[in-house]
Amino acid sequence: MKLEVKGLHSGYGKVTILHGMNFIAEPGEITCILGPNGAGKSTLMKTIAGHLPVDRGEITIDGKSFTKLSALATTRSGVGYVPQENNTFAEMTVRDNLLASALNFADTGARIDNTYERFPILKERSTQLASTLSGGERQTLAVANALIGAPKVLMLDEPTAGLAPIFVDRIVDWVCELAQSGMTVIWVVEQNPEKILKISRTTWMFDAGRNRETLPSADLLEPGRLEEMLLQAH
Ligand SMILES: Nc1ncnc2c1ncn2[C@@H]1O[C@H](COP(=O)(O)OP(=O)(O)OP(=O)(O)O)[C@@H](O)[C@H]1O
Repeated sequence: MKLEVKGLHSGYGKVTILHGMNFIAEPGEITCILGPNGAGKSTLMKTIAGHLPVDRGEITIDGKSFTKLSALATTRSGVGYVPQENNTFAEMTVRDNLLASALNFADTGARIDNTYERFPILKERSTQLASTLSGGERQTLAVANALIGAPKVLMLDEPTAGLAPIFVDRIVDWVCELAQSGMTVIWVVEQNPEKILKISRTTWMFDAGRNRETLPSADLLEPGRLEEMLLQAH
């Protein structure tokens, strides 16, 4: 599904953070989002996911308006979202986390079984509280929570921040597979940018709530280019 954002304004209460952002993500591709701290990357994700209201502009998926959808309706319509923080229920077990995410859908049991097949570590940890998981295991649970609804669009907000290389590689591999199967993947990049840029087609760069540049991700792999782009941002 093609996700398109046009002239998006949103923020927190009366504080406008996004000032007319545009963004496109195509199916079967990993689209990266890059920008300095405070650029509005997470705010864009939250607004697309229906966690923040749209003040102006529009969000469409395959031409259908998502501009006014609630977070629940957005999830039900095929958008999976892994927020940067608080992306699991800390005081619930792994299984209960998955149950909570699967409740919006029929065939809850089958969805959990599929998840365990895909992520055996979650089966091993199924009775453990999410707060007691390692960083990589918790992030695996967060991704699994988002995938349980078999989304058509998957939004990942810095999913590998602080993770050991082994977990980073695993997440990168899964996401690559998902994109190859036709999913629209959006990845907010901060750490390990090279690994993700290598498998991504297009990068959108934002700064201070506005579009700054859109370019082939491969261009950012040229020596010094990424640093130069980030340094130019204020
Ligand atoms: N809940 C909130 N209430 C008010 N302002 C907020 C809130 N969350 C974020 N902001 C502000 O919105 C702006 C954009 O923040 P956002 O988290 O979207 O940036 P980001 O590009 O994701 O940054 P980072 O790379 O640091 O995660 C910042 O100035 C931030 O202080």
